[in-house]
Amino acid sequence: MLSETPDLRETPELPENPGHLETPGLTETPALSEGSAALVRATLPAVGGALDAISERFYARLFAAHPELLRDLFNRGNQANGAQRQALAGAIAGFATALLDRPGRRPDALLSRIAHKHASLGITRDQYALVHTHLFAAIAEVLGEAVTAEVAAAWGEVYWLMADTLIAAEARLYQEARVADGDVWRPYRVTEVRPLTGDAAAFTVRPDDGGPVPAFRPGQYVSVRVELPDGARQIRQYSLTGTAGDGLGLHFAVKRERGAEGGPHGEVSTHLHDRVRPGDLLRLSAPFGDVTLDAGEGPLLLASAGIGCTPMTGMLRQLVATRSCRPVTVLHADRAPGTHAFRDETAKLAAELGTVRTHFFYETPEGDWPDEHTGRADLRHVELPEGLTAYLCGPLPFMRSLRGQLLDRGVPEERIRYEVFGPDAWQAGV
Ligand SMILES: NC(=O)C1=CN([C@@H]2O[C@H](COP(=O)(O)OP(=O)(O)OC[C@H]3O[C@@H](n4cnc5c(N)ncnc54)[C@H](O)[C@@H]3O)[C@@H](O)[C@H]2O)C=CC1
Repeated sequence: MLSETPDLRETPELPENPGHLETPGLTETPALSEGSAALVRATLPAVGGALDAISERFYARLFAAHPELLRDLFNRGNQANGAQRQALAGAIAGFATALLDRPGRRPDALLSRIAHKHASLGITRDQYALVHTHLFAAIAEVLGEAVTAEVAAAWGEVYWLMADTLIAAEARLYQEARVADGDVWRPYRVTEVRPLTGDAAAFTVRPDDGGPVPAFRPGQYVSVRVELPDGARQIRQYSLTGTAGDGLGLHFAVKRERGAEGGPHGEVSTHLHDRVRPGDLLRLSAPFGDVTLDAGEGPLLLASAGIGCTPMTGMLRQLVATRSCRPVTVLHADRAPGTHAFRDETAKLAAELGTVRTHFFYETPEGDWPDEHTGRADLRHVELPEGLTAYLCGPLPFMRSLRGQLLDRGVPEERIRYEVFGPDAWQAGV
């Protein structure tokens, strides 16, 4: 639902990504009626200031009425640590502000990312009405009498502008994936689990329903649904890294999510690593995701850090498979060579492509490693050809740092594209 994946590009810090304009379904320009715009503008500070409390009450109400949603749809870890709450607040504030400040201009990037994530979760249109009921009850509960019928109606208009646009976009995505609305799940059998590093493993899975392997664009992800020991069915997204050599399977890679500062480990990544073995069944969604390799011929920068290398691996494989002549710069930053997943594959694919320069940065390198590639990613010694399109994926501070360096070097912001894993903290300003 619309809380699941807010976007960060509507912040001044991270502008829109024009690559998302192609998303199907985003063809209508939502516009707020004049009366509602005035009311939303007047109440934005009050609503904005209370968004965290509203989000908290919203989820409490929603999960009290529908505990199965917390068990089987939402990420329980992100509910527990508050990340989802902050993300929802950021999404609502971002959308309302965009409608007021830039009427007539759709916040496409925000909506596109959410629509793809929703589609990968199998969200259906009836769930928007459910969210509306509990969200508006939460707003009334937190803000009390300040929420007159007119104010509620004006914010209702904001909500339905966003929801209707998302519903239309998601319907188109389901159509493209050739599935009925929300019916995205298929059973897959695990055929191989291959350790990549101490913390990361590559999974190969095959459809178990007799159907073909789905087509996907490099950079796209699938949702993976697992049943945990307590019976909960939890879902996470993982980038596809390729199709199995025999064409009968898909590859994705998973890093163990270690709890920050002694916090709980990621439930799904831990389960996948510790319990899932060849022969086991998983449920996978159809592939979705809007940060995909463009079809152009221009130079590329594929820049990743940590487990952010997964979509880049899929892109590199595609470039090799299509015998691309595009000049490609591969940049990867990691803690050490031993924590760098797909290190050897990346070097091999780069050599096969022949038009690739690689820059691996390690905070703790081994042996005789050049100083300029020691530490965090730094573009000072990286050549950036004219007309470059940059793809970024890694921890948020890494992407912020790279984006800043690229802008300083004159790369236009519309040529900088990036993938965010998990609830997006940038939008919420954290
Ligand atoms: N696109 C996304 O949203 C992604 C998010 N993540 C999230 O980030 C977290 C850590 O991911 P890991 O793979 O364990 O990465 P990590 O913590 O091992 O870091 C990998 C590399 O990122 C770079 N980096 C980290 N912090 C930086 C900073 N402040 N400035 C510049 N560079 C920095 C460093 O070179 C570091 O070696 C996880 O919670 C993961 O879910 C990871 C990959 C992609």
